[in-house]
Amino acid sequence: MSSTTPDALDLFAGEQVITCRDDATGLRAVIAIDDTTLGPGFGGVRWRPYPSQAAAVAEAQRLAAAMTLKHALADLPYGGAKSVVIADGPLPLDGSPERVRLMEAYSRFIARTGGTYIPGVDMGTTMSDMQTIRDAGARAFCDEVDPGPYTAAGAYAAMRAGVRHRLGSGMDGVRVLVQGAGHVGAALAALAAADGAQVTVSDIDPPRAAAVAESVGGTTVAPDEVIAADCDVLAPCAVARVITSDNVADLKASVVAGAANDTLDTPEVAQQLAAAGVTFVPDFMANAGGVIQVHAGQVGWSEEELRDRLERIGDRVEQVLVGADERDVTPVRAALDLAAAHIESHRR
Ligand SMILES: NC(=O)c1ccc[n+]([C@@H]2O[C@H](COP(=O)([O-])OP(=O)(O)OC[C@H]3O[C@@H](n4cnc5c(N)ncnc54)[C@H](O)[C@@H]3O)[C@@H](O)[C@H]2O)c1
Repeated sequence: MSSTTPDALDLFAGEQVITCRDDATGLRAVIAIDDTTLGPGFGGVRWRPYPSQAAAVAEAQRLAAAMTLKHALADLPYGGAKSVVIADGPLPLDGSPERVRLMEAYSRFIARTGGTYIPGVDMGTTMSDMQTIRDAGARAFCDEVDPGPYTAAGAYAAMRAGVRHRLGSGMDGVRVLVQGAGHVGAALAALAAADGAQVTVSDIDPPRAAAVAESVGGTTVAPDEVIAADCDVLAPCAVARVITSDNVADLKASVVAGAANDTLDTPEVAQQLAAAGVTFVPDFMANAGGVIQVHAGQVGWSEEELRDRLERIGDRVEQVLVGADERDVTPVRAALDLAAAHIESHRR
């Protein structure tokens, strides 16, 4: 498993890094395969601009390493991988001929990995992109079902476990602030509200925040007031690295549990949160619902079995939080150790 940060590029942090260049379509992409001990590397395709090639490689590696952890802790037979497509301007519209040709070209590169890399959706890519990749010959996941609601269901199981552990209560009356009212955040807000939580929503798109807040009988808060807002639970469901050494002291929440990847700016923030008495539910545990749903589709689990597996995210979170307390380490450390032990036990 790698521990790459964007500031320190290490091309050998994981098993493999593949760069892809196609001059006919302008495709520039990076596939990072972090660890295939548990199975083929599965991870989404992120499509966005990058300040440099190094930044694109580092992000692919970092996200791939998180997928290794996510699959290990969710007991799924996949390794960790991720890829990025470097955008050099606004993305072509979904379904446009330009976009289809680019994804077809990308499919040919993915096929060359011989099934070691299986793509799915991530920021910037869609189910129809995965259909294009699949139809052009490579294996692809997330081509038929939006994983968002399943990610939300898993994140909610994780949140409930965090609240039970830290506050000793259920969700009734608990003040939950959801940052990001998108696919996952909106569904998570609805689940919490249905259990009696008082929900506040924030989004850089104010009408979207207002619509979700209204639908759950909640309120809104401005994006720049999220960290210091009065709440019991902060659920980051938007961008990465929202909790930093500089703002950790401003947090009012006693539990941080959400779906956004890479919530903590640096590893040190996990210790700072613990020192401040804030229970941090590792994001790579909380946001595994989407990959669990993908696997359910592959192996044909019933809806009941799928729901049961999503609920088990909460059991695993509880196990990690108790273990962290017993060993006097952070939940992130406890989760990393559990994942490493799981992967080691599967090493051939
Ligand atoms: N969709 C999934 O199944 C899934 C799975 C695992 C992890 N995640 C992670 O969860 C997060 C949310 O995913 P999603 O699918 O809901 O994305 P989305 O694009 O549907 O929604 C994200 C929302 O966040 C808002 N936003 C962006 N920047 C913001 C900011 N600074 N403050 C407040 N709001 C902001 C956007 O306007 C948008 O409404 C992402 O970090 C994603 O990587 C998603």
